[in-house]
Amino acid sequence: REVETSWGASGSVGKKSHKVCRRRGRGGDDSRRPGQPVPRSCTLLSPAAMFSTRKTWDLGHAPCLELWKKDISLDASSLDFLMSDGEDDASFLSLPSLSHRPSLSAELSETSAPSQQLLIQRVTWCWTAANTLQDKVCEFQARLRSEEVSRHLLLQQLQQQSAREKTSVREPPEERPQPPQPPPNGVRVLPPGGKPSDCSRSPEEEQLVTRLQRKVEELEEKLVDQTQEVERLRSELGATDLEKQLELLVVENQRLKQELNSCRSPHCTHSQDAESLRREVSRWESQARQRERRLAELERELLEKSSRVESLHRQLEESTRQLEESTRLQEEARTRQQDAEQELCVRLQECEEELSRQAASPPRVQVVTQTVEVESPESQRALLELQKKSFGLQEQLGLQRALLRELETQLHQSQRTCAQLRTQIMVYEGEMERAQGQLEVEMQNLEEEKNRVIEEAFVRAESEMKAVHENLAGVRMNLLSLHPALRTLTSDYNCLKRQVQEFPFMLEKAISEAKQEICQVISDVSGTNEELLRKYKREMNLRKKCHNELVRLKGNIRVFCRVRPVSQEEQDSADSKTMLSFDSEDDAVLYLCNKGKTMTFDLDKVFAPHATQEEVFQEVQSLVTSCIDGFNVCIFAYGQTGSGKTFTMEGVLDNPGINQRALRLLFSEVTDKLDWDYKISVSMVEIYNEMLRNLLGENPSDKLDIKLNPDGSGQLYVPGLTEFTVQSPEDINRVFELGHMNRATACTNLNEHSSRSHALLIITVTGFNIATGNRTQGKLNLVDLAGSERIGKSGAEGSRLREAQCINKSLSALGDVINALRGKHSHVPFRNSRLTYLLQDSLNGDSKTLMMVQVSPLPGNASESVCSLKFAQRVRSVEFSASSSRKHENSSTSSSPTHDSVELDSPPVTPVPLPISRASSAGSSLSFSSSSRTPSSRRRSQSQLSAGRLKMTA
Ligand SMILES: Nc1ncnc2c1ncn2[C@@H]1O[C@H](COP(=O)(O)OP(=O)(O)OP(=O)(O)O)[C@@H](O)[C@H]1O
Repeated sequence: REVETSWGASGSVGKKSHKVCRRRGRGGDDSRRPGQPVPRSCTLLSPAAMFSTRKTWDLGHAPCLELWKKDISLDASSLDFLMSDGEDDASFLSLPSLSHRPSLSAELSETSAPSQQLLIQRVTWCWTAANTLQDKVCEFQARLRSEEVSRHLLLQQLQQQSAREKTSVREPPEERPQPPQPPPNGVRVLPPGGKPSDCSRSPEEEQLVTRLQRKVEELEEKLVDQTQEVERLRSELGATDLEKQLELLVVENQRLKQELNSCRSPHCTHSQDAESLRREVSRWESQARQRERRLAELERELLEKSSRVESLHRQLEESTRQLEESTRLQEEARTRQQDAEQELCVRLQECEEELSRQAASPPRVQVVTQTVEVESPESQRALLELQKKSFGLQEQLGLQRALLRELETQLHQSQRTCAQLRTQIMVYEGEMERAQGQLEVEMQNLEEEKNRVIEEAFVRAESEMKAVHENLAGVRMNLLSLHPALRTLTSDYNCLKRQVQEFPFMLEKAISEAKQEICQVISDVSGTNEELLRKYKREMNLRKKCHNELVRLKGNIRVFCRVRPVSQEEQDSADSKTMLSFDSEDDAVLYLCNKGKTMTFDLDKVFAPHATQEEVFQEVQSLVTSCIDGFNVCIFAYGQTGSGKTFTMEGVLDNPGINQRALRLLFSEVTDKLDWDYKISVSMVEIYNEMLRNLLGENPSDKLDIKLNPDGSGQLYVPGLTEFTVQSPEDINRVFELGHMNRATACTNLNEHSSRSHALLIITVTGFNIATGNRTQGKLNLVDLAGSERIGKSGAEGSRLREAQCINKSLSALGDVINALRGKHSHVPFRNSRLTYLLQDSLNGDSKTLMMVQVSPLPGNASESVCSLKFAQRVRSVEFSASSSRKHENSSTSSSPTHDSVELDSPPVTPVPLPISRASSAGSSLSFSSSSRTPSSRRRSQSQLSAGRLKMTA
């Protein structure tokens, strides 16, 4: 009830009331003694009472709600007040109950911007938190009260028991005085004098009483301890939770304030609307002020005009007064004049009468005069006097007449002036009337205008007010319609909040599941990958093995022969009949008919004249691609001048040869391999008269040198040699264009020069396997050798002879190297020429070599063709000498011409057969047997291959 009273009294602070109750309760605990009547305070409220109090809180007391409404519906500053730090507890704990929240929200929504809905949500949340807090506090208090009540009952029982015991140990109660009733607080009250009243008790009684008192004291101490313990527990539990809740609420309060500030910020749309409305109102106010000023001016003008009219009136009155004065003066003058006239008239009359009298008496006068004249001088004097008098009177009359005329003139003037003044007055009056009329009209106009303006302003203000009201109504409608949405949103928010709260666990669960799945998949994939990688490696090794085996079966050095077609000019000449024929069943046999003698040459492949560049390349491309696998490959075209070496290697513009095709093939091959990272670099070198020229360099006439790599790898390198990295097919075209151009600028006659120099295209393929980390490096040397015609036949001299000697030297050095390699000599004379020195790493060890022998089909070139073919066959025979015999048996050239024998057939200047002869003399291995390869030779080659694989690195 006290709580309710406090609600009713202040309408605020449920918590305050609660605090008061608690404080009182505590005070009661402190001051109360056991046995004292329970004071009527909150401390004694039973749990049921506390719950009923809480119920009152939950329902929300009307004053509190009103206060809330009042506070909320004012403005943002009210919200500030609500959320200010000073009254946090009270503000939050006095929030309305949940049952009032919708109306609160609605009001708040009406009075505040829709953007403050979030604020409402926050407030609602705070309210919920406050309710929870209240619940906890109430529960705790109820518990506390119940404990206190039970304790109090216990004390009462103890006191009653003690009293009963005391009563029982005394003498008959009726004989003894009534013992003092124990005070309600359980403390014994001493009788006056400070001595115990039961001094006559027996020692047993005294002991019993003392014991009981001690017991009571012990119980009191226990009670105090328990009370303290309860206080401590309450402060620890309740207060701590309360503080935590309060901290949370303070934080929430801060956040709400920030949101409110953000709502108040100039970026808020409602603030902008309000600002625009304020501007509109101020504009109208300024207009109204202007109108008022205008009205004041008009009134001032009216006053001025009125004052002017008044002054005119005054002037008129003055004029009237003057006129009256002048009239009066005139009247007076007239009167005076009339008087003077009358007097004059009288005098005149008198004079006339006198005169007439005198005239009437002329005879007498005459008589008198005569008499005077005649009669006496007195009469004459009298006459003279009379005459003087008459003159005087006449003068006076003349004066009077002049005065009269003057007065008449004045009178006329006065009358004129008066008439003028009257006229002027009339004019003034007319003017005044006109001015007054104008003034009235103007005043009327102004009044009308004022009324009109006021009316207009009023109408406009009304319409604007109406519009504002409509807007307001619309906003209210919106707010009303938004209210359910707000509720939905709130519920959504709560739902989402719950989801968000649950989200981390769900997420964690999902992540762990996903992790497990991913781990599973990764392990599966890695297993599959490993399996695939293993298979891939196995397949790659198998492919390489097969490829190698294929190449090995074909021979590490292979010899192809290409017969060029007869040109148009040669067809026209008499000597156009071909001396070469082919075996339709064996494309590795070539027949040469010379001087009636047919020679058979066994080679690895013979290309007839009609063979296309594409077909030729088909046969060599396996060699080219083995370069990608890290093998060194050398393809060189050998033959006499004009036999088609350049055509085969370089080709023509629209029909490229091996060089371009090989480079393009390598490029496309390495581009297709996804798990490998390849780099293709290209160099072009020309060897002319044992001099090395850099065909891709800036200055191709510079001479290069071949040196041993200083890194100790034993590799050779050419310092200053330009290397182009090919990254696109366009780069390939550019490389060939540049090489061709440099070769053309280095000599005056390209064709002439080209037949006298060796052209080398050096392609280096470096690979890195991303998956396995393996690295490979292969080199492809594509060599267009100089022509091998005999000097004697060509009749070379001087520089030509030197060129021919250089060519012979290099070609014979090439033969020597091949011979030594196949004979497994301890020393291979690579350094005997620049050509072999440069090709060292491509002719060595496990390298693969293809010799393309170019021959002319014309009988005129028979001896050069025979020489070339014999050289080719011996080279091939060297390779297969250990295991092949078939070809040897079939060959009609089993005792095929050596260099010497060729020399027998042809002039002794044939350049090449030297190595062959040395090869022949090298030992038994150099037989010309060409049997098919035996398994043993294949095994040997295989082991040789595995042992000699150079570039593969783990
Ligand atoms: N297979 C072929 N098909 C068509 N024409 C060819 C063929 N082989 C060679 N020729 C033509 O024969 C001529 C001589 O060829 P090429 O210049 O290639 O000979 P070469 O051996 O390189 O001469 P040199 O040693 O002087 O450089 C060229 O005009 C070339 O076009």
